[in-house]
Amino acid sequence: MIRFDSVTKRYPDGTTAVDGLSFEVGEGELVTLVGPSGCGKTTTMMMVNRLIDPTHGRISVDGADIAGVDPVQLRRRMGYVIQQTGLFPHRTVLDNTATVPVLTGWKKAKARERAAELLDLVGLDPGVYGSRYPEQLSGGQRQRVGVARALAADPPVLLMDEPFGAVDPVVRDRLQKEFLRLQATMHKTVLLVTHDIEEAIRLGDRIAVYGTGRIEQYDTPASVLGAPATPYVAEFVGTDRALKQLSVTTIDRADLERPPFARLDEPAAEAMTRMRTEGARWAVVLDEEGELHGWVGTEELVGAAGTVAGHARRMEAWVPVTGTLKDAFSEMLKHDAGWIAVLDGHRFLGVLTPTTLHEALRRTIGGRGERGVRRERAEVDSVPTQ
Ligand SMILES: Nc1ncnc2c1ncn2[C@@H]1O[C@H](COP(=O)(O)OP(=O)(O)OP(=O)(O)O)[C@@H](O)[C@H]1O
Repeated sequence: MIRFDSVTKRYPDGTTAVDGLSFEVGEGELVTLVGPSGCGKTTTMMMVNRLIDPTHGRISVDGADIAGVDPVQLRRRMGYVIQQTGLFPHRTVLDNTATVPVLTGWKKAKARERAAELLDLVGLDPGVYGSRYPEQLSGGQRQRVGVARALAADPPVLLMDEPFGAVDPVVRDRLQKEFLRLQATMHKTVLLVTHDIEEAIRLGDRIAVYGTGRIEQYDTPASVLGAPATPYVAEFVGTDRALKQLSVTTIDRADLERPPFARLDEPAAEAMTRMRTEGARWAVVLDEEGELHGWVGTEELVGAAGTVAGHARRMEAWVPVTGTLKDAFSEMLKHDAGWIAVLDGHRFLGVLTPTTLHEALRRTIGGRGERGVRRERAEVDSVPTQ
């Protein structure tokens, strides 16, 4: 979709901002460009919409060399979001958002209708915010308008330069989450510049880690963290890369343990005898469909009448199987639990324990550590608390 072939940019004063850059961004891919200040990220991005032209090399979009494309036409296919948002101060939020459709010849009413839809999409009620001016918005709201405006003409490409840079960490976290949710439905081809490795990891399908004027590593977040290509990249991603890895490693079904279980409709006395025979102090409670109902300890079942259903406790600590190891770990901490359940929809798949989490993490760091010996039963010494 976007391809750089040996691209060099030398400014008139002799500064080489990027030097022999070659990489490719696939259609629908979100690529983050990350690196320290002055390493050439913004220059790279501005060459894509021809705000800057390269000194040498070729950049193509959809196979066509952009040197031969009229910059105005080119920019209509590319939404552009910058940190300062670049909103027009004397235009309302609605008119700011409608800018590009109006420029491309849409009727004003239709463009405003589209703008209202987009404001809604980025979480701003057009009825409340549409008639305001940029200075009447918070920083986070302005950033949202910036994103809405960039999306207004539905361009296939989005160029984003520190789009969430000017807001506090809490707002940034929310904007990043919302943007990921949008991207999951939009599938735009996105180039996003950031100097924040956490943001690059969280948002990027792939990350380009810049040294000075060149890319040191171009790979998935998991590979950049798990196997940094150079000592520079290792230092840039930080000594806590193992922790960062948690947020990009998804749960592997093979890591799950199968703890003892009791059926919901099983007589309580029967379940207790069976659990005691197995040496279990607790069991997960499943219904006949294999869905998780909760958990029960042997103490609750001593002398208990009726079925297990009447004695099961709610399970608070669980994660979907689509979650990351970080999700699993933080749920475990939140509920002070020795293990957490992993569900596929409502279906119970197994549990993760600190031991299995640790094994999974070790395996992802530099490929060290083999999958641990599977145990039949979870080794746990505490259960989720309410
Ligand atoms: N117009 C210009 N003339 C001369 N040098 C420039 C010009 N614009 C940028 N540079 C230089 O080119 C290099 C790369 O700048 P660029 O803005 O691309 O870096 P960056 O990685 O985006 O930095 P930051 O994170 O600070 O925005 C820097 O050394 C910068 O000083």
